[in-house]
Amino acid sequence: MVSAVTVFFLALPAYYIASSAIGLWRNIQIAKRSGLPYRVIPVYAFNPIWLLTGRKFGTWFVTAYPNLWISKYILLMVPEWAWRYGFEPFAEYGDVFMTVSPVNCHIYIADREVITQITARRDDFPKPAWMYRTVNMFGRNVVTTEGSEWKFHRKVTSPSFGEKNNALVFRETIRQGGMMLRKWTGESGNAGITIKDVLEDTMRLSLHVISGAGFGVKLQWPGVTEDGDLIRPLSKESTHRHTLSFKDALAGLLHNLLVVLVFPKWFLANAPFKWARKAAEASTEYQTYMNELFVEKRKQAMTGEKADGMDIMGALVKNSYGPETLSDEKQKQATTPNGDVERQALTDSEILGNAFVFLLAGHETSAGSLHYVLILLALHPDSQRHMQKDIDRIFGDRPVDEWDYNKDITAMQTSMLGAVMQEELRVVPPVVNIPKQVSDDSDQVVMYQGKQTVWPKGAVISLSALALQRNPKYWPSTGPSKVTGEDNDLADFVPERWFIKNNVNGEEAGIDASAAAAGKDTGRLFYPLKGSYIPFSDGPRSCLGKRFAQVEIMILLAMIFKNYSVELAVDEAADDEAVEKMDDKERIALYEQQRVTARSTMKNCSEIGITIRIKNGYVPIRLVPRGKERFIHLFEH
Ligand code: HEM
Repeated sequence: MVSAVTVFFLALPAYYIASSAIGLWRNIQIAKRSGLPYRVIPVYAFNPIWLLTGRKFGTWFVTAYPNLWISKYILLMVPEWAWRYGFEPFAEYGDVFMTVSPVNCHIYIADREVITQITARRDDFPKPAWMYRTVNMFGRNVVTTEGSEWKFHRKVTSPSFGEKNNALVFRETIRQGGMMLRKWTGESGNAGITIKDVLEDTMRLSLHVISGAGFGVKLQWPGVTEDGDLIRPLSKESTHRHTLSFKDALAGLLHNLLVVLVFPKWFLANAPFKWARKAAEASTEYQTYMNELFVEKRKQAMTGEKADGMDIMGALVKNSYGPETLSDEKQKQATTPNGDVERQALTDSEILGNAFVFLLAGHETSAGSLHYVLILLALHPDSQRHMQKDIDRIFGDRPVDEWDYNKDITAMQTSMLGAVMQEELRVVPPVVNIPKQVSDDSDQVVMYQGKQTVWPKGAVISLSALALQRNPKYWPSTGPSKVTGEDNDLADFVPERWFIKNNVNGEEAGIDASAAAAGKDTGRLFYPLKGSYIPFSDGPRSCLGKRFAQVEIMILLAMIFKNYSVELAVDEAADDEAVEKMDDKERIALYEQQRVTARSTMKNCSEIGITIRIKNGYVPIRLVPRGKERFIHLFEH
């Protein structure tokens, strides 16, 4: 006789297949009603079981058999498709299209007018709350809330990001950049050191900048200064004996965010696995540090003492502990019957929640951009040279300590420094797909190509930043691609594009060659049409740290390229002695081969999490004193 257990295990897949088929049929009907082009896929790209079991196979299959009919379907099931294929699927299906799976309808957008509607209608197209669960772990905050609750968080947190505080970001980046350069170029400053863990260092740098400029916690670099990674409490009153530095506690926590969210801390702390115990330690240490900082800031708020810097946490604490203290209970009472929250102050957990998201949002995005931009510049020697000429023009012989935010920033952002930064964010926007959803309350009408389309309630939306920023309707090309031979170069890193006179309205295009070849301040760079350039999103929920990040990236580029060039490291193909003996032709061939490898690593090893980053490989680089380059001078035109 067939046992009940056997029946159960036979019925389970049957039930799964039947419910998937019904779900798919229902979603196809919804897609038909919407009026949008759609593609049916058998499995949702973010289905957790698929992510664990099929993602790698899917990626391999579409790479190995790109022309098979089935690859078209599998392609849209690979979460990295947006990065690997850029604008291609949009060229085929349209600037807005839907994927329909058994689980849901997911709308991808690379149309600027539609994007402008979505970002402006905040209540109709909120953020999908389920995606942000991990980010809420220390308290509700400006990134994860919606409606009037978000408005209040935004109002309280925005003042720290005023123009006057950008000067602090400028100074702290110079301090931290100096320490990173010392690590990268050695004590003598002669460089010649191969840097494999570029991302680890740019992560440290951007974390130190947000800690220092944003929270007044000034951190040092281990191996560079005597008290690097010092382990000490952040409050004079704390007697806690820390086992990790602030940076290691935060980095350890961020690395294990999901684990810490899913398992209780006592369980992790007593687990037989070292990684689990480390995750618990990092989480406890981070929380202790933040509580210490909180105590210090509360003391300052109550005594009216003024802290240095942007003091993000200080501003939040002051709002709650300045004139009058409100407990969590009183805050809740401030909620109106219809759910709107009439707020006067943030609760303690919200202060800690906001502090956490600023540390999180403020470092991973900038670190990734710095990482990619260095590789892209190593791949594009001409652009590197153009940028160095502009750096010389702006800063002359002035030492770094004399660089000045108010005096230098405008020239920086209208020069190749600004163009390089903008172009990197165009070709590799850290948030490749900005997540939104159609409100759960009702379907929404959206105008697309002059027609009304009906977007089903609850549907997931991706503002496809990467594809949008390569859409030939909005972006000028400087000519055929020098990398792939395609008709346009919109998938390539070409900072000189930002000196093209505005041509997107059909006017004649033309590069301001003299400006692109450096030496001239153009007053402003190419000005993208509204909704066509969204690395920092757009509308009322756009990035609060946009200026912070821009200042950080530009100043760091200026510091590095003032005295150094960046080259791909070739150690794995030839050691220094072998390179020394090579003639120009051999060097060109070797570097060309490294360029191919670097491009392939970027394409195939980048993974999309909260942000995009090279995860399953690395591209080693070297800083070389200007004038002592081994390769890139051979590629100059
Ligand atoms: C290159 C660097 C950066 C990029 C590309 C970037 C990009 C973005 C994007 C696309 C969003 C919208 C996300 C969404 O709607 O889901 C966002 C939001 C946000 N970013 Fe950034 N960001 C960067 C740096 C920073 C920095 C340095 C900070 C703070 C120091 C920061 C703080 C925030 C905050 C608080 C929000 C939420 C705003 C709100 O919902 O009202 N970001 N960022």
